[in-house]
Amino acid sequence: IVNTHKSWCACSSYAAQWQKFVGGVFDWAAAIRVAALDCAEEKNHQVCRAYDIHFYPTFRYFRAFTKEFTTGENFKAGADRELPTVRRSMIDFLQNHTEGGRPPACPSLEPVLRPSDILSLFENHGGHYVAVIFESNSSYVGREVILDLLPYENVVVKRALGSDRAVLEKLGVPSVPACYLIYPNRTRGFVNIAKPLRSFFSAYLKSLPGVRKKMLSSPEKPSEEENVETQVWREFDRSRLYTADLESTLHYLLRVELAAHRSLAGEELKTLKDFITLIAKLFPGRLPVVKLLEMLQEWLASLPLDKIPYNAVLDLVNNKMRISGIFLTDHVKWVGCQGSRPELRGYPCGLWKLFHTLTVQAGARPEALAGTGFEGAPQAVLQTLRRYVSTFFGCRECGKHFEEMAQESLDAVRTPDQAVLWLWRKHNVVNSRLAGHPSEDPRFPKAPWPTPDLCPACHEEVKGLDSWDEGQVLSFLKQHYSRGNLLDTYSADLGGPNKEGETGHPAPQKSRGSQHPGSLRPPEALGSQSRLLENWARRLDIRAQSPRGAGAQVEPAAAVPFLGAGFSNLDMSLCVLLYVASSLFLMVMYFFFRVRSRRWKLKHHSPAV
Ligand SMILES: Cc1cc2nc3c(=O)[nH]c(=O)nc-3n(C[C@H](O)[C@H](O)[C@H](O)COP(=O)(O)OP(=O)(O)OC[C@H]3O[C@@H](n4cnc5c(N)ncnc54)[C@H](O)[C@@H]3O)c2cc1C
Repeated sequence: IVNTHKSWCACSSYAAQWQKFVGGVFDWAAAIRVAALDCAEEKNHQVCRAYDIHFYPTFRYFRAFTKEFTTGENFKAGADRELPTVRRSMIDFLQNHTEGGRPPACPSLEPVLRPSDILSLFENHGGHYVAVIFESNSSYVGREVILDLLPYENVVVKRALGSDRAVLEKLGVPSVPACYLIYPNRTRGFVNIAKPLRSFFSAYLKSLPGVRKKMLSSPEKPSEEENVETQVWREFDRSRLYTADLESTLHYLLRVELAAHRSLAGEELKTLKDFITLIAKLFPGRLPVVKLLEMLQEWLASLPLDKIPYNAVLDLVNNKMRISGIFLTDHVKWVGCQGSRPELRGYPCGLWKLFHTLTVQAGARPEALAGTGFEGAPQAVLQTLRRYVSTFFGCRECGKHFEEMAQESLDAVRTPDQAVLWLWRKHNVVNSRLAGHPSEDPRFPKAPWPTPDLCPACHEEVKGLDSWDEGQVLSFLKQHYSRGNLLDTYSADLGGPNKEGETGHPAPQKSRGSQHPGSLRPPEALGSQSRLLENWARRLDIRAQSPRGAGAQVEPAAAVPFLGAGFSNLDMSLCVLLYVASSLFLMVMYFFFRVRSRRWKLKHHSPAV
């Protein structure tokens, strides 16, 4: 099985090659099956997480007859993996199977070594063709042709090493690789093929009279129609920024991209903490989302642990503790980041928008970063984004390119304005690189941005050449990525009175971790890690009642107004308990004294006295 990534970015061009590649090994299915899984698709998230897939493309191999759960063997995975190399790795993998574990339909891929064995192949009594591919030791052609002819009948393919010159001369084989064919009527001879390539050998053998495909059930191809999502186009204004895009990005980032990691420790955890601090302080969106981010940041900052299970973060993001007034949509709804096809744009577009928003906000509201350690450090935002991209961004190739750009020039950034412009410039470098690339959405061609229609003042001509007025670009970016340019149209309903166009109403509580149909995690997965969260929430509950505590930001669950004070459910339960206990105590005392006084009366009014 191979896990890859066919959605956005550079990997989409890889996906096109991948389709070709799969077509090229489809006939090998009886020996080795290939499957592709798009880990950018939310519906595949559970599987990708279980198999620990963080980057794309990732290649995993699973041995035949494996009964125990395994995450497979990583075969030199990497984004720059050449597909012919993958094909060879598949062959090596097949050859490395122990004899007992080899799939029964997989023929021997070992070469016939001894000249006597080669000659014995000519005693062909089977009434079928026998093709012998002579090749060098390092060649894969013979093995590829053997596998290509696997589903064909009336032909058997063997490979032999062409190191024995005497045998080759005897058979009239001039060079290797070459094909020597024994016909069903026992005549035999060297086959003159135009080019000594796998495709030529395979095509020739498949075209021999009487050679035809066996009537086997081949692996089912998923119906294209089943996979087509009906998409409704959302009209939008390119000059505006949409809350729905930013929130969808946060949802995907927190519940899908980061959730691919079972636990986080060391540098990864530090990167997560810094990144969450940035978005908690600078995200300009709706209040319930900001509250959720602030709570997450506070929780991460308060953790004494140097390793955390990511499920604990998810519990908080899913508001498992039912803390009121926090909310983050649990599905993506792209607006300004819509693609003309589902696999185009979306998350990487949203991530760019989020990054630009953060650099602009850091310049516009420097006081927001006070006390975070980022204050007065103009590179801090970019450095944190850089670490996020190289540590967590699923597109490994993008991470590599971004890192190269950062190494080149990020150190020269000295002010928040320069940080805004640096990211703009680098994004345009990526745009130019990707122009005409398969990942380009024809409806949104890659071009230097902002285009003249968006910002006429940004463009000028110097000595007949197009150039930027960077002062104007900076003003444009500051306006475009400002809070004031955010539109809530199409944003997820917060469940309260909030309607399109309004900002920031707390949502009613809802346990999404356990009940929501769109929840990414089954309820049973909310296990021991929730203790981390409970402890913290208990602290939060206590602090929420102190006038200066977290209550300023987060309300404890289901607070009940009573005599003008906010009592939590816990407070009310304790009151009832105390009330019942004191009533019982009073009743016991009453009966005790009553019995005692009766006894006393009996004693003192006895007729004997
Ligand atoms: C950090 C990062 C690095 C990436 N590196 C690669 C890579 O190396 N190879 C690859 O194939 N894909 C890469 N991608 C993905 C790629 O850049 C696009 O995001 C993807 O192809 C979707 O393109 P898009 O048309 O939605 O526009 P995007 O390029 O995603 O832009 C999103 C929106 O940002 C605005 N915008 C465009 N340009 C600028 C600018 N210069 N400054 C400010 N705002 C702008 C526009 O409103 C645009 O619609 C990367 C993505 C990210 C987040």
